[in-house]
Amino acid sequence: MACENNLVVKQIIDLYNQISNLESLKPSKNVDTLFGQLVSTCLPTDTNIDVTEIHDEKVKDARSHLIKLCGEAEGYLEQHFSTILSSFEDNPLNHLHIFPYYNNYIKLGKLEFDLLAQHTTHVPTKVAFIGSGPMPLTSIVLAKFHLPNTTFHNFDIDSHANTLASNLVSHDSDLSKRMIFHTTDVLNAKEGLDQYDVIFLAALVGMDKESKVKAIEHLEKHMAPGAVLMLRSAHGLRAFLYPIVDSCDLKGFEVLTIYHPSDDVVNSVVIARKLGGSNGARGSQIGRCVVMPCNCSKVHAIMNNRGMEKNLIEEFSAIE
Ligand SMILES: C[S@@+](CC[C@H](N)C(=O)[O-])C[C@H]1O[C@@H](n2cnc3c(N)ncnc32)[C@H](O)[C@@H]1O
Repeated sequence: MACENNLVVKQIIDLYNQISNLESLKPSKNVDTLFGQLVSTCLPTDTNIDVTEIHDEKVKDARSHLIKLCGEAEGYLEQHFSTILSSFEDNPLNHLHIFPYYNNYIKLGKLEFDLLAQHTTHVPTKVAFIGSGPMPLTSIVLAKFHLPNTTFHNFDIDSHANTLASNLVSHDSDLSKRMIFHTTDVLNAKEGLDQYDVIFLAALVGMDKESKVKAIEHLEKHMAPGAVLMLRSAHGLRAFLYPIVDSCDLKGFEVLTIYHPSDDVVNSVVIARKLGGSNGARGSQIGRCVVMPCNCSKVHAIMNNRGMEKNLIEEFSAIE
């Protein structure tokens, strides 16, 4: 049955129609309910829905608009809670649990740290997060729980987001020293990008394929050879919420792993290494994606720590 006729896809489009008619996407009971329903409708991973197989133009247009609406709502949600947290008398970082998706970031941060540890031999000293937002939770979670000696440079196009974010960490004796904020569009960030061992690109930077690839190409141009790029992607129904990053979007990189969680961590994680480094990634392939996804990836279904569910992890072996 064509994907667009799938009952769940129809439910998603129905929710999209309600969301796109909202006056505002700022947090409210109605907005929270609709986005809560949307996320839980898109969460199941036991479907064979592949959004790239959807040919109905209306559904394709609805998906690309829905991704943008989700990004806008996520920004408002972060602004809302960052403002509340900064009003606390004591250290706002003691109250992060009031953010509805804080636990998702705890799990996502652990997943990204574990994948990073699998593919790097040394602890990164300097990490950049592109698209950090008013609630730079990825940097905070990694800095607090996984990388206690690493400095995080947070980049956001929105100066208000950076003002809120720096207020959030300013009361923390440790993170106020290790979290630095830069206001710029990623495409204007040039010098200095080669000083980071790891660069994260937020899911919401580049909301469509063209702008995502533009951001990746920019980073490829300015990153140090051998440096690691961590991206967020989406798989199955979750691709109605976030853009997909394919390994072939990563020209000039060696794609190391694409990990599709099956629990409530919504984003898939893509980890890649810029070619030309001393760690084996062949410089001769610069300008091409060293591995192609199709026939060279071995897909391991691994049991996660809750037993029956399976996560999909795609390990790539370079084409000989
Ligand atoms: C809402 S945050 C989500 C990231 C989340 N806080 C985290 O820690 O993983 C995404 C941010 O990306 C920023 N952004 C979008 N496009 C960008 C661009 N081209 N350059 C820099 N930042 C961008 C937005 O302003 C927004 O604040």
